Amino acid sequence: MSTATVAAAAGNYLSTPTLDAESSNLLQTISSHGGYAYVRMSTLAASGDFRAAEAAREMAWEQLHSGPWHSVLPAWRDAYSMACLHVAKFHYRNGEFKESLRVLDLGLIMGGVLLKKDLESAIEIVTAKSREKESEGFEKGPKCKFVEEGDEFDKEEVLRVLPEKSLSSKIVVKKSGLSLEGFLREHFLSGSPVIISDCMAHWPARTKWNDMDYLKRVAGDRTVPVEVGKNYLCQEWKQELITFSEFLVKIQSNDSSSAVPTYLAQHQLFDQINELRKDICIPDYCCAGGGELRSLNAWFGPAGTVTPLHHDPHHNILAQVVGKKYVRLYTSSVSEELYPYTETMLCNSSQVDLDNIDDGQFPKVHDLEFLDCILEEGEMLYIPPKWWHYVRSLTISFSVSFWWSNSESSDAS
Ligand SMILES: O=C(O)CCC(=O)C(=O)O
Ligand SMILES: [Fe+2]
Repeated sequence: MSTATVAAAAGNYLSTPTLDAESSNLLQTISSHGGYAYVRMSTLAASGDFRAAEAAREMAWEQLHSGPWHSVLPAWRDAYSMACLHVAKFHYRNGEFKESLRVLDLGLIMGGVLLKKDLESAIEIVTAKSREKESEGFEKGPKCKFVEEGDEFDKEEVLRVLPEKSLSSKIVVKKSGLSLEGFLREHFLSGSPVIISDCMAHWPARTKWNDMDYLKRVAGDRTVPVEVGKNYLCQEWKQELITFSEFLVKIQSNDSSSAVPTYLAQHQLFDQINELRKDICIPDYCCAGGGELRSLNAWFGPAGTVTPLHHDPHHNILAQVVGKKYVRLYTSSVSEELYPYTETMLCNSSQVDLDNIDDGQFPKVHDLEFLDCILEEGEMLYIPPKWWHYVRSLTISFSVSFWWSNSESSDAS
């Protein structure tokens, strides 16, 4: 969008005739679901009163949290998005751009698909205005890098934080300049993991994402979901919504010896922040098997984040953009010896805590063969579907995962 278009659209957003048309469409959609509450809520949101719009947003928010996520009626998600658009409009008009962005992001993250485009264009407009305001007093400081080149590791030191037996047996094979045909024949079809080096040098992200100022500039005021706690299988684990700037401060002040890392994990950040999407490229390998991309996820956090042993149904290219990670892989044929949880929600996760294996409870794990590696900056790891993986970050780390499935795959969700 050119500056002029943004300015024109901003004018539109200020008077919002389009938004009200959208509201009445939505009102119809919602009414067709028959609920009086929806109708009342939508009327509230569309009224010209800030408090009414906030009340509508709260009403929809309560509905979103009234039971398991999959049982929430889609109309409530759309209603939530609509209320967010209205609330954000008031903040925008008051020049409260950050607050406006926060509300719009909540609409994107928690809301439905019906008004996604409206939320995105509103975000573009508010961002442009907010930057205009900020650039008035903006002075560029020295580049602040997360991970310095040549930050070499002491292997002994690394081994101290890794699970027992790490880096002592089979290391994942590493190939540079792997052709698509070679990937297909030697890895995709046989289901065998590989590290592909030298294939991300052209990604703008490789230089940009190690720069704290850049991330702050393009995403600082955006709200993102983060995980707080040892890992998602622990009791004290929770999710929070914070701004990217707040998250960057946490990452930088994180002392990896402290037990509670904050992790922006498995979030579809590139659907949310278009400028970051432009910094990455979809690897050609992801079209292997005539497949379809299922999701692109960001994994960004300090040293010491752990994703416990689990498997996913899709092919996966895990691309390491900033920093290093330790990855351990077990083939799918040893699933039983890894003691998966029996509850449906967790059945792709192992009950075994590799950082502290209870040999009495899980006697079969100790002797299982595995592959492992340190995934270095600029490398991609292919993880075949159903392979178990455990991942621990060794530095501040930013990775992107590309999940795809064969077109005929039955378990593609
Ligand atoms: O990087 C991580 O922490 C986990 C990545 C992962 O589980 C995945 O890409 O499927
Ligand atoms: Fe995974």
